Amino acid sequence: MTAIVQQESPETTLGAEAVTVKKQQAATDRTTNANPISLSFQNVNYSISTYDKKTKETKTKPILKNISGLAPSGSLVAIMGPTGSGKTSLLNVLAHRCPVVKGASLTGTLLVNDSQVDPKAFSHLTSYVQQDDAMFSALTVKETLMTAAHFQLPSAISQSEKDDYVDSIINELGLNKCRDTIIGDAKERGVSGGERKRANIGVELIKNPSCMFLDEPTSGLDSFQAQSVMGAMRDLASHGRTVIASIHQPRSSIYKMFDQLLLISEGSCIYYGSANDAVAYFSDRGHPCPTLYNPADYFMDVVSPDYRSKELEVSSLSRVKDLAAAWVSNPKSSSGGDVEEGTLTHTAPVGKTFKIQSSWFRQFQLCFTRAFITLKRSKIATIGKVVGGIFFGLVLGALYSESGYNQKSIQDRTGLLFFLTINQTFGNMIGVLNSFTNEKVVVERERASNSYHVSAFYLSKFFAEIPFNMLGPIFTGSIVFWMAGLGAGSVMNFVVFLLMLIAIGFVAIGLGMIIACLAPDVETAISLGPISVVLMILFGGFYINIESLPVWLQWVQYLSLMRFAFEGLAKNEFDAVTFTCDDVRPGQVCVETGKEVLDKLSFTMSVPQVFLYLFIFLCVEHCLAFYLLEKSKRKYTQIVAKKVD
Ligand SMILES: Nc1ncnc2c1ncn2[C@@H]1O[C@H](COP(=O)(O)OP(=O)(O)OP(=O)(O)O)[C@@H](O)[C@H]1O
Repeated sequence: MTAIVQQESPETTLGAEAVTVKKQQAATDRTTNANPISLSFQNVNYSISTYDKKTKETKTKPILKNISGLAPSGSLVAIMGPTGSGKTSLLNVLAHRCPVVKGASLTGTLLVNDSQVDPKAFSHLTSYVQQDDAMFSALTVKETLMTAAHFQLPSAISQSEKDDYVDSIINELGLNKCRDTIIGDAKERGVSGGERKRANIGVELIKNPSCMFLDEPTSGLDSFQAQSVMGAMRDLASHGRTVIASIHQPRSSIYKMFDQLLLISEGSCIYYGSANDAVAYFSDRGHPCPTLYNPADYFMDVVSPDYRSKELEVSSLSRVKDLAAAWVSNPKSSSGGDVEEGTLTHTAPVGKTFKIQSSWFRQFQLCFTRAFITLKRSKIATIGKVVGGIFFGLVLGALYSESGYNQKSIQDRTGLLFFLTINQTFGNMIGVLNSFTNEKVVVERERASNSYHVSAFYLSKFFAEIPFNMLGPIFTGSIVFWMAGLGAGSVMNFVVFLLMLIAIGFVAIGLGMIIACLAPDVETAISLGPISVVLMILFGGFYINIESLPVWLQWVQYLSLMRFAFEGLAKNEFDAVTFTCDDVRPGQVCVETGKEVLDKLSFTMSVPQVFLYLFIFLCVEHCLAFYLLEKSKRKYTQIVAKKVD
């Protein structure tokens, strides 16, 4: 292989200031590439183990079989193949992002500029545009790209330079028309599918990567949009970047943009080399591309297994097998197709250093602003909190307005207080389960490109949510307290009552965060949430007295938010009130004071003790949720690599 050309470190030839300026310019200069990247991969084999329920046997399923090739800097490499052929798997391997799967095996050689690299350093110089366009839905296209620019570009670059840089990407990707339109989601309409895809590519372009991986960048785009997106990728490659994209069926004008074509089927390489020479290669093997036919369409027809009938399946699979065998016996197959080694522009190996561009406080500020804008623009959710709060306040207030202070009112008051704890918990938790489970996908992507520390994201989210989550308890609490005549009408009791409702809401959010971190998707999170709340309700001290709990289940009460929230509200309500005995039935004992009610409920804690407990509960929960989020960072398998001499 070509020797690595060690370049003189720029720091040794330039002053520190000049180096900084040079680095800043390089960060936004898309016409040159300071870190050319050439990828070579040899004999890549990837398999997973599957369990056959019928035979009860574990089998090895090969996904990639002995794939080799070279992707020199400055080239646009297309990975083509039928659905399920292994394109995404190969792209993941090349991008050092092959997820850890139990029982999977990944072997071969993967070298970057002739060296093995630290995956983190590699991720710093590369971008990966995934098929799913995960972005914050409430932000506009410009805001989305600006936020990425703040995260990814050196902080020394001024706001106006970042602005100009983002504008240039918006222009290049044809996003001018929708620059101020929100990304949107299923609930709120935003940009079109094609614009969304291009915005996603724009986010990954921000860091001006030396190497870009794209998984199906043209899926969902019309042929004009597909052409413009791939045109942008072609330009990127022409300026010294390595661009590797998996693509289904490119139109002929897009096919002409490719430098290299890697065709795979059933996990085997069918062809790798110059896209121009592929037609001749297939023709030599008895598959001449008809005149005026798009070669990409023709190749896909030839290499796609056909499952329409048993006969077609057998013949198509045998054709694929023959073509795969023909490629293996081709001398170019082990040397990376017909890519000339001389065309590799080797430079020094990719460095081992990488760092997040902005300070922790800047990351916090950016995440906070984004979270706050998202919440502020979620008008339906905010209106829902206010209207829902007023509605529940009025309904409950009206229902309990005539309770008074007789014996029956004891049941009314305990019922109302317990209902309020349930209402606060559900309302706040469900909101988090919805929003946070979706946001996790974006966070995953942003963490993969080292945008920020997860602590900056987590804390900013928590603080941004505070004012919005106070709306519900303030409206419900203020109405129901006075209408139902709670707390003997004392202002002090009213303040404690409101604070307690707000505290319950925050603890419920923490619980929601834990479930959102554990659940793989929104549906699972939404079904797990109520189960945990129902369990907490059972141990809340209302349906069963806490002293009646079986000894071996006593400990569960300490995990129940309801149990302490209910005790706090009850203490605030009953501590200083007295009850009349006029509705006592013959033989019934009159409960004259609120203290007796508290005794019957086995509640002994004071209000400050309850607040302290809720505070501890809150801290423990958020620490746990943070830990789970931190640990949820996707782990990638690294190829078992040996340098080939
Ligand atoms: N973790 C996994 N567990 C089970 N099967 C897997 C796993 N990863 C990949 N596969 C299987 O490997 C094959 C190749 O998958 P891959 O996603 O790489 O194909 P693809 O060519 O990108 O498909 P598409 O064009 O539909 O996106 C598929 O049959 C897929 O089901």
